[in-house]
Amino acid sequence: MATTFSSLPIVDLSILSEPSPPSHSLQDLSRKLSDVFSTTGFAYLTNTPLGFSHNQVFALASDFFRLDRAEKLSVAKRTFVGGNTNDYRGYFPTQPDQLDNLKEGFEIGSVQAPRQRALVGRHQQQFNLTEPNVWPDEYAFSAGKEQLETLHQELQLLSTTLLSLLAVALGKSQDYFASYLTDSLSTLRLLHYPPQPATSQTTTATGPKLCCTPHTDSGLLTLLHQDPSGGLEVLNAEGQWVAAPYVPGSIVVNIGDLMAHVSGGRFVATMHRVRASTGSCGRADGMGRFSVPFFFEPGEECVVRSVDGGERVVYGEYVRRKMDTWVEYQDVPESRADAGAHSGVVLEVC
Ligand SMILES: O=C(O)CCC(=O)C(=O)O
Ligand SMILES: [Fe+2]
Repeated sequence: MATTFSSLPIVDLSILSEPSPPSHSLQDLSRKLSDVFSTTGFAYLTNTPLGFSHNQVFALASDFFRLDRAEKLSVAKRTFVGGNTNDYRGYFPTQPDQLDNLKEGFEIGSVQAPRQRALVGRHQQQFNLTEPNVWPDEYAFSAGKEQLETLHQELQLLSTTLLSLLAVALGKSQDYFASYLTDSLSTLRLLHYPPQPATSQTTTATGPKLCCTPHTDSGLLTLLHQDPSGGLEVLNAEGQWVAAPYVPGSIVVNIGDLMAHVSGGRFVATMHRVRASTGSCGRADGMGRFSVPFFFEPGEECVVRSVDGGERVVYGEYVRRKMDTWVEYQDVPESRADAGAHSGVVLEVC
């Protein structure tokens, strides 16, 4: 569990932009990351070696979510539009009955879809984790496609560097986790939380109104771009929700369940949630809130094991087990197959 904290630490990554960073500086960074991941499990990263500014990232999100509903539904997951063929990549619409998880999203994997492996049994009928990305009509979204793929690549590279620093912190060689990333299934997700009406209550009997319910992330690391709207909160050891507002120029990083396992429990996957923005809170353009998490994940066939040894877990099986509990990925009954976006499927996407 995370320790007691009242704000998130900041980790400066400027050293990573130097052509040949001195090894003692990399060791310092490795120790710093290890410290924050074993206490808060969450941090702000500043001076990241990314080619995209925040404005550019959120322009991509805005361009996507402003597309016509029909255009977005043309790339919706099959759960939502029965005639589509994509299950794992693509768009998911807001679910009006999911009041604490009111969000729409669009997900892509790496530019080159990982090699497909033969699917067996029940999964053959279900979802293919290595399916290629789907894109709205090229004309409507051509520049966006290229830029999102580049952003995915850059975030994969940065996450890989962080992972090698963590390997060293765990007493392993810096390339210890290299094999994990063969055919990596990392996902870049654009998220849009529409504004809630000004009249809607900011708190309920059970706490504040949320647009993303408390959860831990399931992969290795998450790198999150959040816009200045605020709302992200992180749970400390005393059970207090600590606000993690936007720090200009930063991205947020956090440990996922898998990395907590791999680290033998040294690093913590910390619970987090997002408060809903109501009325004039949220983006100045009235769109509510955008965020862009990048979920850094191993390949489907990667055998994941704690650095202390113990149980071996095949990543693809781990993900499928998780997905079996996400209603978004349950079998679509015949009667609902053509019902489209208002099928009433309960969506659990955090
Ligand atoms: O929107 C955010 O700030 C957080 C989103 C998140 O935690 C997630 O998608 O796992
Ligand atoms: Fe999350």
